[in-house]
Amino acid sequence: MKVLVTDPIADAGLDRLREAGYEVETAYDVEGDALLEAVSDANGLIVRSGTQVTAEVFEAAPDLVIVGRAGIGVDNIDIDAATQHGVIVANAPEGNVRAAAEHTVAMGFAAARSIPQAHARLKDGEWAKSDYLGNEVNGKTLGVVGLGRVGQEVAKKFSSLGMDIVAYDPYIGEERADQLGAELVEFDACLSRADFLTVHTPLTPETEGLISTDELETMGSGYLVNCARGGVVDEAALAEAVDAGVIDGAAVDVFADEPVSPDNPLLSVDDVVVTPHLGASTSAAQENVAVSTADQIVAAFRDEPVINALNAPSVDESAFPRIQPYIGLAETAGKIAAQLLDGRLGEVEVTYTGDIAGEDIELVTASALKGVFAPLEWQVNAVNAPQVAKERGIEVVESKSRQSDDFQSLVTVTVRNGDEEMTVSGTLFTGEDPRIVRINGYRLDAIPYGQMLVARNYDKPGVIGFIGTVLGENDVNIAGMFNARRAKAGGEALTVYNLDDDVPESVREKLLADDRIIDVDLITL
Ligand SMILES: NC(=O)c1ccc[n+]([C@@H]2O[C@H](COP(=O)([O-])OP(=O)(O)OC[C@H]3O[C@@H](n4cnc5c(N)ncnc54)[C@H](O)[C@@H]3O)[C@@H](O)[C@H]2O)c1
Ligand SMILES: O=C(O)[C@H](O)COP(=O)(O)O
Repeated sequence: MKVLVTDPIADAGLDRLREAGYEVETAYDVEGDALLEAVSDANGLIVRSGTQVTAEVFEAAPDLVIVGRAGIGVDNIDIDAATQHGVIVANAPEGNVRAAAEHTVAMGFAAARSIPQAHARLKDGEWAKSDYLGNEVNGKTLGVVGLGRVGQEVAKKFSSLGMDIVAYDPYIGEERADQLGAELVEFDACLSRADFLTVHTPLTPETEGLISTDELETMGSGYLVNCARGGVVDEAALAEAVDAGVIDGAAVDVFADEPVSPDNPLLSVDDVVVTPHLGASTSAAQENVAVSTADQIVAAFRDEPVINALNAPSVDESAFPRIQPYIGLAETAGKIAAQLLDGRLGEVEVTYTGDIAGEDIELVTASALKGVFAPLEWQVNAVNAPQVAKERGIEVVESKSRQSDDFQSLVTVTVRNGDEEMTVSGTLFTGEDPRIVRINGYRLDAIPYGQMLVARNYDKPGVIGFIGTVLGENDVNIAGMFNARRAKAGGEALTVYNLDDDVPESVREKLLADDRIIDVDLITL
């Protein structure tokens, strides 16, 4: 497996990947065709904010399994395109929170005390003491827009410096805000009450341009700090507001286009302090996010849960060992059901009975769908299976019942084409050996692997012998078989054969020509 790394990350992350036995290629600052070329044989891609991971990148990377973002913001990654291509996107949401919060505090002070401006003049030999009269934070109000991980950490730090906290975040509970001593208020109140306003939302269509001319006028005075994402604050409007004295100053770490162009209006306003996206740039933060991202790449390559996946069914790490064996079982049941169904697939139902019904089974259902779609040769995995179903108009139903009469846990996949349905149930013997125990009401004990033949026939003497003879005459060796019948002798029966060899179509036709045989399906697992 090969991992391409296109933005600099800490050596600890690269070492972790190499220790796991993967090839690591670093190609910092590649873009355009060079990026498409570099990613063409990669199985993993690690980026920070410097690489635009567009739909084109996914098209150019047929073997890509995961994109790891060594940091928080994923606005540079086309997650919808990733999902379409079945690629996991995972970030490292914890590792740089403290670094970002500390930088925000530093930027607030830098703006309020004009530290960079005074520093530059002193370095030029000028003692400009009387030009600077700053503002304290003690006793003032901090307005936080976006009270998530970084916003909360910033609120705590400024609160300990004597500030009152008001916050605007429509998605956070009153209780959490109370714990932080923050007053949740409406957006306009947050703007107008803040002496310092700090922004900590992601960049989304909803937050793009959230703070512009009108909002800066509502602030009326004070300082604005943006260490979240460029684009959330309109840069031209902010430059104009500071220049015109609508607000006292600003501190900006992030820009709509990075690296920032020399004619960006914020660079020419003296009371705007700027840094080149340094919020996460501490050695501790970089080590944290690099190792966390490498761990997620390793997990994805080993088919283990990727805990910070943003577009794949999530599963709790502690619950994973309990559901892991059912992932393969559900996929197998899905594959068998789909191969036994004739006609166009219209609906898939996955039913969980017994202990498994008490687990978080999102990933198991996605695996069942992957199995159902596998014979159709769509490029499907557990990441994109639910979306593929939606796009193709295939209804997916999931149901659970803790009560089970026969088995400790049973996973049943039913596929329907309108008139017809096919139901396949599987369980795990001794917690790990997969068995198919029901096919459309027939009770079985079939071991699912390799090539299988499923015959429906009238339960008459000699039928099984006939099937065995035809297969034997054509050099198809039977490795195992299980026969089941519905009710009494003479009715319909179903036999599942495990085979060592492929069955040519001519052999299937020979079997079907016998009027004791109703149907013959060949299954490949
Ligand atoms: N400058 C840096 O180097 C640096 C470092 C770390 C994080 N960041 C950025 O900081 C931002 C916040 O990161 P985080 O880890 O706290 O994210 P988070 O997801 O934990 O928090 C974001 C918060 O914003 C809120 N939010 C979303 N839309 C909103 C809206 N329209 N109005 C108000 N609130 C809204 C969410 O409810 C959430 O509570 C991200 O954009 C991230 O990329 C920058
Ligand atoms: O979203 C983030 O994690 C920060 O903005 C850091 O970005 P960077 O990894 O490009 O420094």
